[in-house]
Amino acid sequence: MKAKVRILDMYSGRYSVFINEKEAKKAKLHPDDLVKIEAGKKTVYGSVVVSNLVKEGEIGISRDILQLHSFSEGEAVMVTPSGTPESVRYIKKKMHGEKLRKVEIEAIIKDIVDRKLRDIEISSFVTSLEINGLDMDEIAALTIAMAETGDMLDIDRKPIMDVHSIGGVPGNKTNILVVPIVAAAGLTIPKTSSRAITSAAGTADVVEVFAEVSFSLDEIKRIVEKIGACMVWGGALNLAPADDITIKAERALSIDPTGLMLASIMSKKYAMGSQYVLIDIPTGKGVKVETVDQARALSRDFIELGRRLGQYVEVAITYGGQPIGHTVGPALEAREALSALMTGRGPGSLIEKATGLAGILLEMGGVAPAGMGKKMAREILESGKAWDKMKEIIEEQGGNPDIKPEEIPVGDKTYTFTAPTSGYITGIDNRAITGIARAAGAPEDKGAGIELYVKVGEKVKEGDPLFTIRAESEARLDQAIVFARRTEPIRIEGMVLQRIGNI
Ligand SMILES: O=P(O)(O)OC[C@H]1O[C@H](OP(=O)(O)O)[C@H](O)[C@@H]1O
Ligand SMILES: Nc1ccnc(=O)[nH]1
Repeated sequence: MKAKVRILDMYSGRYSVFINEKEAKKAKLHPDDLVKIEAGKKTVYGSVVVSNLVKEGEIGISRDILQLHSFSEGEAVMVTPSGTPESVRYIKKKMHGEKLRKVEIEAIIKDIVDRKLRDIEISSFVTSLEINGLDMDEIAALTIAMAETGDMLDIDRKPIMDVHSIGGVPGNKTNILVVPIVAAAGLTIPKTSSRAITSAAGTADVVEVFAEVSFSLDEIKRIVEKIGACMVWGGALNLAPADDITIKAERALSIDPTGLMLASIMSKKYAMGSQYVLIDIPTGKGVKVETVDQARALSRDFIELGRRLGQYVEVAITYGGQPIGHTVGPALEAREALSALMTGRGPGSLIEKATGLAGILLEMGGVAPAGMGKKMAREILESGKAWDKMKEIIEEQGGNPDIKPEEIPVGDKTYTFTAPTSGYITGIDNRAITGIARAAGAPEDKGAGIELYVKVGEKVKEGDPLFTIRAESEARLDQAIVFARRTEPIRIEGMVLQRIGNI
């Protein structure tokens, strides 16, 4: 059918195409059917919404479509039903545990990016990867397909460094310190991050508290060529565009299938032209990788994938057995990261991890002699040079470089849990901490999260505060309190853990 475009002032989180009820009946179109919209050389796919918000002879399109495609009000288009894409068959193949060929993986990714596959099929793909996995040939094909369906950045500076965590550990604001330390040493580091996947705050969610994170590739090129660094959200760019779409399905299920995680991270690094990449694998109970053996196996996969992409990759296996630092949630983490950069001091876990990772990058980039990177990273942090660089990043990304960390607004609805007995902290449950912070509204409510007053090994007295939940609404606070009561986020025991009798 022929129709005129009406732009509807709404975002639906998908490509929605509104069709008048009578017209839908005539054309035999039903809600959620896939349709093709064509205008000259332009072709876009979307899902039908039957609605009398639009008149006969019109199709309404949501603003989501306009982010990547240009349509104008009143533009004449042709709308036709579109059948099930061939790639659905390949998704089923993976469901049955078969290996996918390169062309099949390319077809799936192209259809994800072209919106021919809808949320329902994409979540089946993600689930099939969680269950049946991918081998290295499939991962390499997936990575390249994800990168090549988007734009590539070409920065006129060498060498290009990068750092990326596989995530999973609560409170991981580490890379917000690592990037300015490395850039302050004169290296180039165009850092892209995703939003939260399984955690309560991804690095992009945290940086967004004090600076913009959505930029075009041209803007990023300008920023990085000027100051040597950026900290932006990968999903805002047309950079590995399938990544942000699959992440949506992962986030809903709180899963991050290993093969897809490798491709998600490395496709962004490949598209940014990174040559020296450091991957952080937090390892411990309740995170994505629980044992050092598993972390070693995953490290080999990252290094091999990097080799196939022409990148030099090193991996740091880091301690992920409890949260990093004392805060979880976007605004609280922003405060902690900025204050550590500003003063050169902060929680031991955060400073230790950040200077350790930055030190490896300084050595990889050839600006620190072998074995001296961490010391140099610490000096850069303590001398205030990292903070100066951070201020440049904030300024270039449209934030206020004179920001005072303690003035960043945080949720004012609070509840503090106290120690029910005296003893030692023998465990902090990562999953419970993330669950509480998410129940409190993180990452969407920036001020929601947790302030932790204790870490594993510390001694507490009955009645000492253990952690405070912060939320932006009473309803969310109540949900978080209920969640916290159902779990055991912090375990306290005496020094004798168990007595085994001799019987
Ligand atoms: O912890 P979850 O939410 O699973 O993983 C997502 C986080 O991990 C990565 O961290 P970074 O950007 O290297 O700091 C991503 O970019 C994102 O911030
Ligand atoms: N799956 C992912 C994990 C961490 N970071 C990413 O960008 N992607």
